[in-house]
Amino acid sequence: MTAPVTEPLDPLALHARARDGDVKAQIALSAIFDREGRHDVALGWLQQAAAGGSLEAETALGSRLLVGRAAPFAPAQGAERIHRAAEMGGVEAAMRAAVLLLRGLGRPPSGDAALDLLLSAALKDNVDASAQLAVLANDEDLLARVDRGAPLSEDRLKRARRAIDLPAWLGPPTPAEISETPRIRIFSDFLPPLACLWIRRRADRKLDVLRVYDAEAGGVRTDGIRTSRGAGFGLLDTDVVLTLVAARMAVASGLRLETFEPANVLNYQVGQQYRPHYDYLDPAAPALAEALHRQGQRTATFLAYLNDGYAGGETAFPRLEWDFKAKAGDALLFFNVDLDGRPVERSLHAGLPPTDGEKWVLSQWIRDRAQPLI
Ligand SMILES: O=C(O)CCC(=O)C(=O)O
Ligand SMILES: [Fe+2]
Repeated sequence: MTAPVTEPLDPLALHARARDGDVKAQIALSAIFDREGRHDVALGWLQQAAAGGSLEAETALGSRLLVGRAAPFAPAQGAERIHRAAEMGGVEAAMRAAVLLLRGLGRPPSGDAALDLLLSAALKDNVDASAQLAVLANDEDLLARVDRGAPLSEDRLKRARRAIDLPAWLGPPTPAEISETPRIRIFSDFLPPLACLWIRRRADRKLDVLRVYDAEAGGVRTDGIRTSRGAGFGLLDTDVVLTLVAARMAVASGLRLETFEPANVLNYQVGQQYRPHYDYLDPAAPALAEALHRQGQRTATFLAYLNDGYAGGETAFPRLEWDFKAKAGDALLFFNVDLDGRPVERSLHAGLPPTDGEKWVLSQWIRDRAQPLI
């Protein structure tokens, strides 16, 4: 056993302990180098700590390599390290590995194995894991217990795990066809109420201003066209619930999960809106050529509506003279391009401003090719 390191600590002493193989000191030193922007040195110490048996370091290292965040982009190695740490009993690693399993990264895809890992984390008192089990089982009573900090018996958590109906989550929902040009489909009751609540909660903590592509200057920028706030969920921010929702969208749309961008949760307060726009990247705009070449076209948009109780806030298609006012849990899928991949101008749409209350929506943009892991 090594003594815990409490900062501030003399850097020289810390360094000496790290060199002696003290993994806690190695992790602390790694954090210091990260703060100084010396990520390569930080990574070296993290690597040593991982080699010394720290599951925390193995998980952190794996996560960084997975998406190339302050580290080389080495997704296969990153995924392998996360899976290994999970198999050795790491709780953080189990939560990450569960997401990877749902996406078939580093191991063959398995929803059941993912849920078993979530259960293992819950059984080790991980509150987030217990809450997600409750959400996926649509078990309000269990979620209330988790929220109160009430004790959770092993039996109660195992029951929730068994109650999760994976075939229902991943079975194809029935669409209602709205339009052929563009192709538009509605899925009523696409998400259960607790999933809607969970996604709103997760996003609430990290809402920020949103950006749009700049068709003149290239890159992205903030713009009055989009005044709602939002939160993005990359591979390191997402969780089992959000990933299962994405998997359900993949089944419903017939489009591959690898082609999904990181999901965005949008929040519109009274008066906030997303003015009429296209989700496709205009192939005629030279400033977008590079983004189009690198990441491909935005083929489709999948919106899942997360709450009721607001006035206004429809998703409007002005060229179709059609507005969609959803109930909580409903979803809308529309294609921004035709079957040959050509932009469809009739897909012009807007998120109208709520006139009373706030609107929450999960917005999933889908491309025509696999997306980089970010
Ligand atoms: O909020 C809405 O109804 C529309 C959102 C939207 O257009 C988008 O996310 O691309
Ligand atoms: Fe849009």
